[in-house]
Amino acid sequence: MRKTILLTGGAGYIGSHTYVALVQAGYEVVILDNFSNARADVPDRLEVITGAPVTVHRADVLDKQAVAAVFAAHKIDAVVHFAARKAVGESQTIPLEYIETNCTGLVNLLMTMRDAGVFRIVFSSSATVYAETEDWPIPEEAELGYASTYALTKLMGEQIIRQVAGSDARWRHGILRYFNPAGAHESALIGEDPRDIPNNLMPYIAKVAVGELPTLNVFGDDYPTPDGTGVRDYIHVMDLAEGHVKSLDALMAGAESHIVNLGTGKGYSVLDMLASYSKACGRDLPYRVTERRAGDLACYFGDPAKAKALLGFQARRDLDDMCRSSWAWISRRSNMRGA
Ligand SMILES: NC(=O)c1ccc[n+]([C@@H]2O[C@H](COP(=O)([O-])OP(=O)(O)OC[C@H]3O[C@@H](n4cnc5c(N)ncnc54)[C@H](O)[C@@H]3O)[C@@H](O)[C@H]2O)c1
Ligand SMILES: O=c1ccn([C@@H]2O[C@H](COP(=O)(O)OP(=O)(O)O[C@H]3O[C@H](CO)[C@H](O)[C@H](O)[C@H]3O)[C@@H](O)[C@H]2O)c(=O)[nH]1
Repeated sequence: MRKTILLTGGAGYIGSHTYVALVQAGYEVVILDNFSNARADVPDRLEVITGAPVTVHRADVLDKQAVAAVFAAHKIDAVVHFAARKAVGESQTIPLEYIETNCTGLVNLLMTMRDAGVFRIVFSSSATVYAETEDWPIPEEAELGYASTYALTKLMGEQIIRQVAGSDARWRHGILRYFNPAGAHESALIGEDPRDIPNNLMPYIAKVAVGELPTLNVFGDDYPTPDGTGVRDYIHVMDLAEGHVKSLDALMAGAESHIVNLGTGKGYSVLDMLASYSKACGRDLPYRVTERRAGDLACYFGDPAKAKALLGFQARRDLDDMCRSSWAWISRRSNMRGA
């Protein structure tokens, strides 16, 4: 019997890629998304990629009745929970909205799961839950902390799930702490598609590559890193998606709850990314070095050993794969808009 997975936020960037990986792994998948940060045509594109109809419920995780109706309509076996607000800067200006969506939304979901007798959840956490450190690679046991309301909501999400799990032995959770997701599906039909000027490096470079932004601002070249620019653990979004499948497979097979990093364990600098993207798009992309961005760390990358040992997960794709797939996606998207 195929297992049915509820994928909240399944029309978003990581959720849509995880949809593809779950379907390919043989799961039946039901998407719940309010499309607050997703394009309306994503389900059609998922249908083209997977060659099968997509089941979508346009609903808000804050609407308990609507969430319960989805559980009533399908026999859900487990949940992969992506639906959240994710902009760090915005979380500082509208903290209550972030706490509401990310924490109250999670509580609604857990209550509905409990009432429906569903006790397996894979949760999108983030490397942002680690306290600032200069001790890399960062293992899961590292000290935790938060520097933004967004990070607080992810830390609270982890704690809520663990606390609830402690009350009833039937609960099993996979808490996945992502490092920096990048790239797109090889079909170039889905990918990251920010509506505003992006804060993150890869979507910003992508917009420079298609000519929507004039030049990349490199935030500082005097960090204590090999080329002076910031170093991060970029992970291909399809590797990340496959990490969710591994976590879910483990929970469905009766494994214990786990908290793991999903990263590559390798660091790439801003200039590495720029060089790789320039190669992918076939021209040297313009950049200028500006002031450091407030709050940025020089270097940040995770220890992937626990995900490998517990789940057999290892990222397979490298920075060139991330840049090539991002370019294929963004150039196609931009041509379609121009058409
Ligand atoms: N992208 C990153 O760098 C990153 C890093 C670490 C963790 N995460 C986490 O991964 C998850 C997915 O991130 P993403 O990059 O795909 O973001 P995204 O914004 O592309 O996807 C989130 C999806 O959730 C939906 N959504 C938002 N609020 C909702 C609500 N109240 N009810 C129903 N649906 C709602 C949005 O429409 C969107 O489709 C989030 O939980 C995010 O915090 C992201
Ligand atoms: O226009 C830009 C954007 C970024 N950078 C640099 O590129 C690197 C990566 O920056 P991102 O904003 O893409 O990623 P961060 O690692 O800084 O932040 C991300 O990862 C964090 C945890 O690692 C949090 O989860 C946060 O929400 C998420 O955006 C940093 O050195 C940054 O200074 C630039 O030089 N120019």
